[in-house]
Amino acid sequence: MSSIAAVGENYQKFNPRAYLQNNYMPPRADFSSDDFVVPWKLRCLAEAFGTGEIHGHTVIDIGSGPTIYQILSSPDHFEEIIMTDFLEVNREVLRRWLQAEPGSFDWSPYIKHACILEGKGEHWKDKERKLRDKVKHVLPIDIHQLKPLGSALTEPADALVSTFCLEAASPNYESFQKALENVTTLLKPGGHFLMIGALEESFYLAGEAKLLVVPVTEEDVKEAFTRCGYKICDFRTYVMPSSLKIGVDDVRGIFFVHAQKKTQA
Ligand SMILES: C[S@@+](CC[C@H](N)C(=O)[O-])C[C@H]1O[C@@H](n2cnc3c(N)ncnc32)[C@H](O)[C@@H]1O
Ligand SMILES: O=[N+]([O-])c1ccc2c(c1)CN[C@@H](CO)C2
Repeated sequence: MSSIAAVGENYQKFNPRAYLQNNYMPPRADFSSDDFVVPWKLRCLAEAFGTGEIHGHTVIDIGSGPTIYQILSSPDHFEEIIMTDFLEVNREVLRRWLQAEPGSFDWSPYIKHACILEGKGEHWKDKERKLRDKVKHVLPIDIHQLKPLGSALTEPADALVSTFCLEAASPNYESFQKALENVTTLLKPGGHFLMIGALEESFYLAGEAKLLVVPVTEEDVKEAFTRCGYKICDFRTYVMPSSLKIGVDDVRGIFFVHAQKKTQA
Protein backbone atom coordinates (compact mmCIF):
# COMPACT_ATOMS: atom_id res chain seq x y z
CA MET A 1 0.00 0.00 0.00
CA SER A 2 1.39 3.49 -0.87
CA SER A 3 2.01 5.90 1.98
CA ILE A 4 -0.77 8.12 0.61
CA ALA A 5 -3.16 5.18 0.59
CA ALA A 6 -2.10 4.38 4.15
CA VAL A 7 -3.04 7.93 5.23
CA GLY A 8 -6.45 7.50 3.64
CA GLU A 9 -6.89 4.14 5.33
CA ASN A 10 -6.03 5.62 8.70
CA TYR A 11 -8.57 8.41 8.24
CA GLN A 12 -11.35 5.80 8.19
CA LYS A 13 -11.05 5.77 11.99
CA PHE A 14 -11.31 9.59 12.28
CA ASN A 15 -14.00 10.55 14.82
CA PRO A 16 -15.41 14.04 14.11
CA ARG A 17 -16.95 14.48 17.56
CA ALA A 18 -13.68 13.60 19.31
CA TYR A 19 -11.81 15.93 16.97
CA LEU A 20 -14.18 18.77 17.78
CA GLN A 21 -13.89 18.03 21.50
CA ASN A 22 -10.08 18.08 21.34
CA ASN A 23 -9.66 21.28 19.36
CA TYR A 24 -12.84 23.39 19.43
CA MET A 25 -13.98 23.14 23.05
CA PRO A 26 -12.17 24.52 26.11
CA PRO A 27 -9.32 24.83 26.87
CA ARG A 28 -8.42 25.48 23.22
CA ALA A 29 -11.73 27.28 22.63
CA ASP A 30 -10.89 30.17 24.93
CA PHE A 31 -12.08 33.58 23.73
CA SER A 32 -11.06 35.49 26.86
CA SER A 33 -7.84 36.86 25.40
CA ASP A 34 -6.63 37.74 21.90
CA ASP A 35 -3.51 35.79 22.80
CA PHE A 36 -5.37 32.48 22.72
CA VAL A 37 -5.25 30.33 19.62
CA VAL A 38 -8.85 30.54 18.43
CA PRO A 39 -9.09 34.37 18.59
CA TRP A 40 -5.73 34.47 16.80
CA LYS A 41 -6.96 32.20 13.98
CA LEU A 42 -10.24 34.11 13.57
CA ARG A 43 -8.38 37.44 13.57
CA CYS A 44 -5.99 36.29 10.81
CA LEU A 45 -8.94 35.36 8.61
CA ALA A 46 -11.09 38.40 9.48
CA GLU A 47 -8.21 40.81 8.77
CA ALA A 48 -7.37 39.15 5.45
CA PHE A 49 -10.96 39.35 4.24
CA GLY A 50 -11.26 42.81 5.78
CA THR A 51 -8.67 44.18 3.33
CA GLY A 52 -11.32 43.93 0.61
CA GLU A 53 -8.71 42.39 -1.72
CA ILE A 54 -10.25 38.91 -1.53
CA HIS A 55 -13.63 38.67 -3.24
CA GLY A 56 -15.47 37.20 -6.19
CA HIS A 57 -18.10 34.61 -7.04
CA THR A 58 -16.77 31.42 -5.43
CA VAL A 59 -14.52 30.43 -2.55
CA ILE A 60 -13.62 26.78 -1.89
CA ASP A 61 -12.69 25.50 1.56
CA ILE A 62 -10.22 22.62 1.12
CA GLY A 63 -10.49 19.83 3.70
CA SER A 64 -13.24 21.47 5.79
CA GLY A 65 -13.48 18.57 8.19
CA PRO A 66 -16.36 18.95 10.66
CA THR A 67 -15.66 22.67 11.21
CA ILE A 68 -17.08 25.93 9.86
CA TYR A 69 -15.04 28.59 11.74
CA GLN A 70 -12.64 28.91 8.81
CA ILE A 71 -15.28 30.42 6.49
CA LEU A 72 -16.93 32.79 9.01
CA SER A 73 -15.48 35.96 7.50
CA SER A 74 -16.00 34.97 3.86
CA PRO A 75 -19.79 35.28 3.24
CA ASP A 76 -19.76 39.07 2.67
CA HIS A 77 -17.18 38.69 -0.11
CA PHE A 78 -18.50 35.79 -2.18
CA GLU A 79 -21.75 34.63 -3.78
CA GLU A 80 -20.99 30.94 -3.23
CA ILE A 81 -19.03 28.95 -0.69
CA ILE A 82 -18.04 25.37 -1.48
CA MET A 83 -17.04 23.16 1.45
CA THR A 84 -15.14 19.93 0.90
CA ASP A 85 -13.81 16.93 2.75
CA PHE A 86 -12.27 13.50 2.18
CA LEU A 87 -14.63 11.76 4.61
CA GLU A 88 -18.38 11.29 4.30
CA VAL A 89 -18.68 11.40 8.10
CA ASN A 90 -17.33 14.96 8.06
CA ARG A 91 -19.47 16.02 5.10
CA GLU A 92 -22.51 14.68 6.98
CA VAL A 93 -21.58 16.65 10.13
CA LEU A 94 -21.33 19.80 7.97
CA ARG A 95 -24.66 19.14 6.23
CA ARG A 96 -26.38 18.66 9.60
CA TRP A 97 -25.04 21.98 10.89
CA LEU A 98 -25.98 23.72 7.64
CA GLN A 99 -29.51 22.39 8.04
CA ALA A 100 -29.55 23.55 11.72
CA GLU A 101 -30.22 20.01 12.88
CA PRO A 102 -30.62 19.60 16.65
CA GLY A 103 -27.51 18.18 18.34
CA SER A 104 -25.12 19.85 15.91
CA PHE A 105 -21.93 21.44 17.28
CA ASP A 106 -22.49 24.91 18.80
CA TRP A 107 -20.40 27.34 16.73
CA SER A 108 -22.12 30.40 18.19
CA PRO A 109 -19.11 31.52 20.32
CA TYR A 110 -17.03 31.54 17.11
CA ILE A 111 -19.70 33.35 15.10
CA LYS A 112 -20.09 35.98 17.83
CA HIS A 113 -16.32 36.50 18.00
CA ALA A 114 -16.08 36.87 14.23
CA CYS A 115 -18.79 39.57 14.36
CA ILE A 116 -16.81 41.42 17.02
CA LEU A 117 -13.59 41.20 15.00
CA GLU A 118 -15.28 42.43 11.83
CA GLY A 119 -16.73 45.40 13.70
CA LYS A 120 -19.72 45.83 11.40
CA GLY A 121 -22.28 45.53 14.20
CA GLU A 122 -23.65 42.41 12.52
CA HIS A 123 -25.81 40.23 14.74
CA TRP A 124 -24.36 36.72 14.99
CA LYS A 125 -27.68 35.12 13.96
CA ASP A 126 -27.56 37.14 10.74
CA LYS A 127 -24.03 35.93 10.01
CA GLU A 128 -25.07 32.36 10.80
CA ARG A 129 -28.03 32.63 8.42
CA LYS A 130 -25.91 34.20 5.68
CA LEU A 131 -23.36 31.41 6.02
CA ARG A 132 -26.00 28.73 5.70
CA ASP A 133 -27.44 30.50 2.64
CA LYS A 134 -24.09 30.82 0.86
CA VAL A 135 -22.70 27.31 1.35
CA LYS A 136 -24.02 25.80 -1.87
CA HIS A 137 -22.13 22.48 -1.95
CA VAL A 138 -20.37 20.06 0.41
CA LEU A 139 -18.20 17.99 -1.95
CA PRO A 140 -15.84 15.03 -1.70
CA ILE A 141 -12.19 15.97 -2.25
CA ASP A 142 -8.81 14.25 -2.45
CA ILE A 143 -5.88 16.66 -2.49
CA HIS A 144 -3.61 13.90 -3.83
CA GLN A 145 -5.52 13.69 -7.10
CA LEU A 146 -4.45 15.87 -10.02
CA LYS A 147 -8.08 17.01 -10.10
CA PRO A 148 -8.92 17.05 -6.36
CA LEU A 149 -12.64 17.60 -6.98
CA GLY A 150 -12.79 15.26 -9.97
CA SER A 151 -15.29 16.52 -12.52
CA ALA A 152 -17.40 18.31 -9.89
CA LEU A 153 -15.78 21.66 -10.59
CA THR A 154 -16.67 23.46 -13.78
CA GLU A 155 -14.42 26.51 -13.38
CA PRO A 156 -11.65 27.63 -11.01
CA ALA A 157 -12.59 29.55 -7.87
CA ASP A 158 -11.78 33.16 -7.00
CA ALA A 159 -10.28 32.13 -3.64
CA LEU A 160 -9.30 29.09 -1.58
CA VAL A 161 -9.31 28.60 2.17
CA SER A 162 -7.74 25.59 3.89
CA THR A 163 -7.09 24.89 7.57
CA PHE A 164 -4.99 22.04 8.98
CA CYS A 165 -5.49 19.91 5.88
CA LEU A 166 -2.45 19.55 3.62
CA GLU A 167 0.11 18.73 6.32
CA ALA A 168 -2.40 16.46 8.08
CA ALA A 169 -3.13 14.49 4.91
CA SER A 170 0.38 14.22 3.42
CA PRO A 171 2.86 11.52 4.47
CA ASN A 172 5.88 13.61 3.52
CA TYR A 173 6.95 17.03 2.32
CA GLU A 174 7.07 15.97 -1.34
CA SER A 175 3.39 14.95 -1.26
CA PHE A 176 2.55 18.15 0.68
CA GLN A 177 4.10 20.19 -2.12
CA LYS A 178 2.36 18.11 -4.80
CA ALA A 179 -0.99 18.46 -3.01
CA LEU A 180 -0.51 22.25 -3.03
CA GLU A 181 0.05 22.07 -6.79
CA ASN A 182 -3.08 19.94 -7.19
CA VAL A 183 -5.35 22.28 -5.21
CA THR A 184 -3.84 25.30 -6.98
CA THR A 185 -5.52 24.07 -10.19
CA LEU A 186 -8.82 24.91 -8.45
CA LEU A 187 -7.82 28.60 -8.16
CA LYS A 188 -7.96 31.28 -10.86
CA PRO A 189 -4.72 33.11 -11.70
CA GLY A 190 -4.66 36.18 -9.46
CA GLY A 191 -6.83 34.36 -6.92
CA HIS A 192 -6.05 34.39 -3.22
CA PHE A 193 -5.31 31.44 -0.93
CA LEU A 194 -5.68 31.67 2.87
CA MET A 195 -4.15 28.72 4.70
CA ILE A 196 -3.82 27.95 8.40
CA GLY A 197 -1.82 24.93 9.48
CA ALA A 198 0.25 23.15 12.09
CA LEU A 199 3.95 23.85 12.54
CA GLU A 200 6.28 20.98 13.42
CA GLU A 201 3.50 18.61 14.31
CA SER A 202 3.93 14.85 13.80
CA PHE A 203 0.57 13.47 14.94
CA TYR A 204 -2.87 14.30 16.25
CA LEU A 205 -5.68 12.29 17.82
CA ALA A 206 -9.33 12.04 16.78
CA GLY A 207 -10.94 9.33 18.88
CA GLU A 208 -9.52 5.91 17.92
CA ALA A 209 -7.54 7.49 15.11
CA LYS A 210 -3.95 8.63 15.55
CA LEU A 211 -3.26 10.63 12.39
CA LEU A 212 0.31 11.20 11.23
CA VAL A 213 1.26 14.71 10.15
CA VAL A 214 4.23 15.80 8.08
CA PRO A 215 6.15 18.26 10.30
CA VAL A 216 6.61 21.53 8.41
CA THR A 217 8.47 24.69 9.40
CA GLU A 218 7.67 28.27 8.44
CA GLU A 219 10.36 28.04 5.72
CA ASP A 220 8.92 24.79 4.36
CA VAL A 221 5.50 26.41 3.96
CA LYS A 222 6.86 29.59 2.37
CA GLU A 223 9.02 27.57 -0.02
CA ALA A 224 6.09 25.36 -1.06
CA PHE A 225 3.93 28.39 -1.92
CA THR A 226 6.74 30.19 -3.73
CA ARG A 227 7.65 27.11 -5.78
CA CYS A 228 3.96 26.72 -6.63
CA GLY A 229 3.79 30.17 -8.24
CA TYR A 230 2.39 32.28 -5.42
CA LYS A 231 3.30 35.72 -4.11
CA ILE A 232 3.19 35.62 -0.30
CA CYS A 233 1.17 38.65 0.86
CA ASP A 234 1.19 37.90 4.59
CA PHE A 235 2.67 35.21 6.85
CA ARG A 236 2.05 34.98 10.59
CA THR A 237 2.97 32.41 13.22
CA TYR A 238 1.50 31.57 16.62
CA VAL A 239 3.54 29.77 19.28
CA MET A 240 1.41 27.23 21.10
CA PRO A 241 1.41 28.07 24.83
CA SER A 242 2.09 25.14 27.16
CA SER A 243 -1.41 25.57 28.61
CA LEU A 244 -2.83 24.53 25.23
CA LYS A 245 -0.52 21.52 24.79
CA ILE A 246 -3.11 19.04 26.08
CA GLY A 247 -1.90 15.74 24.67
CA VAL A 248 -4.19 15.60 21.63
CA ASP A 249 -1.25 16.35 19.32
CA ASP A 250 2.35 17.55 19.46
CA VAL A 251 1.81 20.80 17.56
CA ARG A 252 4.45 23.44 18.30
CA GLY A 253 2.87 26.39 16.57
CA ILE A 254 0.42 27.51 13.94
CA PHE A 255 0.98 29.35 10.68
CA PHE A 256 -1.25 31.64 8.69
CA VAL A 257 -0.39 32.42 5.09
CA HIS A 258 -2.18 34.75 2.68
CA ALA A 259 -0.84 34.05 -0.81
CA GLN A 260 -1.86 35.20 -4.29
CA LYS A 261 -1.53 32.97 -7.36
CA LYS A 262 0.62 34.79 -9.94
CA THR A 263 -1.11 35.66 -13.19
CA GLN A 264 1.69 34.71 -15.56
CA ALA A 265 3.90 31.61 -15.57
C1 LIG B 1 -6.98 18.18 10.90
S1 LIG B 1 -8.45 18.01 9.97
C2 LIG B 1 -8.81 19.75 9.55
C3 LIG B 1 -10.26 20.05 9.69
C4 LIG B 1 -10.64 21.53 9.65
N1 LIG B 1 -10.30 22.15 8.36
C5 LIG B 1 -10.03 22.33 10.80
O1 LIG B 1 -9.57 23.45 10.56
O2 LIG B 1 -10.03 21.81 11.92
C6 LIG B 1 -7.82 17.39 8.44
C7 LIG B 1 -8.88 17.12 7.41
O3 LIG B 1 -8.27 16.68 6.19
C8 LIG B 1 -9.13 15.72 5.60
N2 LIG B 1 -8.35 14.87 4.67
C9 LIG B 1 -7.67 13.75 4.93
N3 LIG B 1 -7.14 13.25 3.81
C10 LIG B 1 -7.48 14.10 2.80
C11 LIG B 1 -7.26 14.12 1.40
N4 LIG B 1 -6.54 13.18 0.79
N5 LIG B 1 -7.78 15.15 0.68
C12 LIG B 1 -8.52 16.12 1.29
N6 LIG B 1 -8.78 16.16 2.62
C13 LIG B 1 -8.26 15.15 3.35
C14 LIG B 1 -9.69 14.94 6.77
O4 LIG B 1 -10.88 14.26 6.41
C15 LIG B 1 -9.88 16.05 7.81
O5 LIG B 1 -11.19 16.56 7.76
O1 LIG C 1 -5.01 24.90 18.66
N1 LIG C 1 -5.92 24.81 17.80
O2 LIG C 1 -6.86 25.60 17.67
C1 LIG C 1 -5.85 23.71 16.87
C2 LIG C 1 -6.95 23.43 16.05
C3 LIG C 1 -6.88 22.36 15.17
C4 LIG C 1 -5.74 21.58 15.10
C5 LIG C 1 -4.63 21.87 15.91
C6 LIG C 1 -4.69 22.94 16.80
C7 LIG C 1 -3.38 21.07 15.84
N2 LIG C 1 -3.56 19.81 15.14
C8 LIG C 1 -4.30 19.97 13.90
C9 LIG C 1 -4.32 18.66 13.13
O3 LIG C 1 -3.12 18.54 12.45
C10 LIG C 1 -5.71 20.43 14.15
